[in-house]
Amino acid sequence: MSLLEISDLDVHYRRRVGRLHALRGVSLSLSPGETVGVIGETGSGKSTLARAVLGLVRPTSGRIVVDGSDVAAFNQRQWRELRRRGIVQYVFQDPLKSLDPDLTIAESLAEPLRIQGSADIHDTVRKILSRVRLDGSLLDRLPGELSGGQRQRVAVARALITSPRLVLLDEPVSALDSANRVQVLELLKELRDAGTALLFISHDLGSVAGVADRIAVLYQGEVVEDRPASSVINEPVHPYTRLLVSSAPTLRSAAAGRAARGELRTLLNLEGAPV
Ligand SMILES: Nc1ncnc2c1ncn2[C@@H]1O[C@H](COP(=O)(O)OP(=O)(O)OP(=O)(O)O)[C@@H](O)[C@H]1O
Repeated sequence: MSLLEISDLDVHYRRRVGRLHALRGVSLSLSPGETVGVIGETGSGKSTLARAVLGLVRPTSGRIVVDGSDVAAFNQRQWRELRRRGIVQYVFQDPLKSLDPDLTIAESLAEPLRIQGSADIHDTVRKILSRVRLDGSLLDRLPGELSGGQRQRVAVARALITSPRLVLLDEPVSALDSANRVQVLELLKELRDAGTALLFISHDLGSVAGVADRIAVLYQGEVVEDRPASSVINEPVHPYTRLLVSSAPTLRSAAAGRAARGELRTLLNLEGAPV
């Protein structure tokens, strides 16, 4: 059975004038222990998808089944209960949004354990800290007293501390410098190898490519490809995916030349837009 099954999901946002159709008929599934990357350009609906799975945006239609429960129409109480069970955890791009600025790192890490009523909080906090390779001396500090890379590792530690079966990552390395990015990506690979299912959302194909088993490509609110990562990278089908692959310098095996990129940009109406 799938751990996450998204079927025919539509999300509209109400605007001052009219509505915006942010997701159109999105279907995506994730098996236990699987890592699925979702990539797409800015505005393609990536964060909307993450927010819908976390119950922060209400879908217009469609189903989101998490571990057997259809959560699309859950009320606040049902969401609180699902979070308390710790099946799904999340890490956002900005760790300051996942961490309470007024709680020390020790308090932030202990909080989910306390909600679950676990024993051995002190021991579990110490263990998780060493798993994300952070020093115990950071425990008494506030998030604002850590570097960006340290903060993101604390956010990953907090997401993992209840041993969730699914972790949703929305641009987890985008705000990090390259050294910290590599370290956090290594950490995500370790999680994947330890059997945690990851939904890894990013605009950067290069970051996702080394971690994901499968890659889904979102383009203007629709999933235009959903295949094994190696096949998306080596045989991209949709013009947007071909443009992404040809623009990622470390994925040159399937790269198109400059002329082909020009053609793809014209096809996608992206003249002048950075990719
Ligand atoms: N609260 C909102 N109200 C109205 N429109 C919104 C809202 N949130 C997002 N949108 C719009 O929905 C579309 C999808 O936004 P979303 O944030 O999901 O894209 P994204 O792929 O995550 O982009 P980025 O990579 O820039 O974060 C965009 O056109 C955006 O302007």
